[in-house]
Amino acid sequence: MGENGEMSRLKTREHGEMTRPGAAAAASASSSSSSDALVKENSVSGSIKDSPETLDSLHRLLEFHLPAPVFEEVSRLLLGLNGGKVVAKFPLPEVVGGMASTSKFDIQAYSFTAAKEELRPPQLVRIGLIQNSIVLPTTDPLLDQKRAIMGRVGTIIDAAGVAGVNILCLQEAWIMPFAFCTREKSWCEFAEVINGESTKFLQEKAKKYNMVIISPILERDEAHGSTIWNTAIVIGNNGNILGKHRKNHIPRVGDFNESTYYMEGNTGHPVFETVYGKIAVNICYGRHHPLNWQAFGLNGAEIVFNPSATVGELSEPMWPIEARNAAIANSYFVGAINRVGTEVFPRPFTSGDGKPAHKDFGHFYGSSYIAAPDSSCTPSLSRYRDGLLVAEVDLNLCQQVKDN
Ligand SMILES: NC(=O)NCCC(=O)O
Repeated sequence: MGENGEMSRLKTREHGEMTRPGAAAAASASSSSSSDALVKENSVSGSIKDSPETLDSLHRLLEFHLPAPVFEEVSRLLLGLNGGKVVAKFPLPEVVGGMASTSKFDIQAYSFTAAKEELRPPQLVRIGLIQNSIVLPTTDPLLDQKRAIMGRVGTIIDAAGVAGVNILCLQEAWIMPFAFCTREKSWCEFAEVINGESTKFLQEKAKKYNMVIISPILERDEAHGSTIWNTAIVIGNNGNILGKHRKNHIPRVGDFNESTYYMEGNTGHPVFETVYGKIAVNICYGRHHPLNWQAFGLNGAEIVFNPSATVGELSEPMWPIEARNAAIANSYFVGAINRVGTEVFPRPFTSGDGKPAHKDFGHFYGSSYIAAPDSSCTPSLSRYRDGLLVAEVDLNLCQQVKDN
């Protein structure tokens, strides 16, 4: 029961109006039975693990269950403070919210501030991250699978364009299922040359929205023996190709059998000078290796993106820590992106670890977020749904943190 005797309610974009169980716990016995049922359904002792609604994100779970003043304090402790305040929500044009609800993807937007300086103007940049699931079953023709993902992600890119995003990063190997668990060679067909179909598609979007786009794909280097790499292509805001970075550390752990397909990259730790700032890409497994993060920082990066594909009990507790720690340790912004969903493959596979043969990799838990050098960070996107995360940042914060 709230102070004014009414059941406390909160609104969320996706779920509409919901009863807040934390407040409902104190409600009188006269509460409606439907509220009681909802409380029970979402209670920790209930089937919480099976409930995408409550475990959609840690932040939403807390918002749903805690009384508002407690949630505010918890947010402060969990997400830190930027300019003395929890990272503020950033208002996007209404039409962007409409695009998200029509096309059913999570959308969240925040802004990070920096102190006003006397000698430098603010360096405001709008960063966007897209996380997505595959669209068609892995048994469908490969070209159909790829084009369906491109169509879906294209819709979300359009929303990012309307939201005024300047630099957008997609997830690791975004045009395909993360099929490297299978060790089957047929998935190599998804590999594209640097100026292949997906690059051409994104070059048009980059030009249309004056946007830098980072496109992590499976690369086939036709000029050098058709070698395959795990590569992020950096497309400039004029649709030009600024360069590429190849994944530095390749996992051979659990079902991440990636070294069957490609080996450690040979591009070092490049930083790309875009019109919006200096950016770098630390692809997925590279986030466990602090020297990667440090090298990008020493080479001058102001924003480092970490496009990923990760699952599992070991990975998820580390996820909110590693990219955030990198932002703190190296005085730059980090955008961490993970794919979403459970991808099932046609034939069972094993990974030499004694586990029974299985057909899926486990759940890719999404949860993309943006972390700032002052230790503050955004809440994460959904653990289940495609999403677009937008943050307006002032790059002056990087130097200010170093000076401090
Ligand atoms: N894609 C990838 O490198 N995954 C490795 C697992 C992890 O880093 O959590």
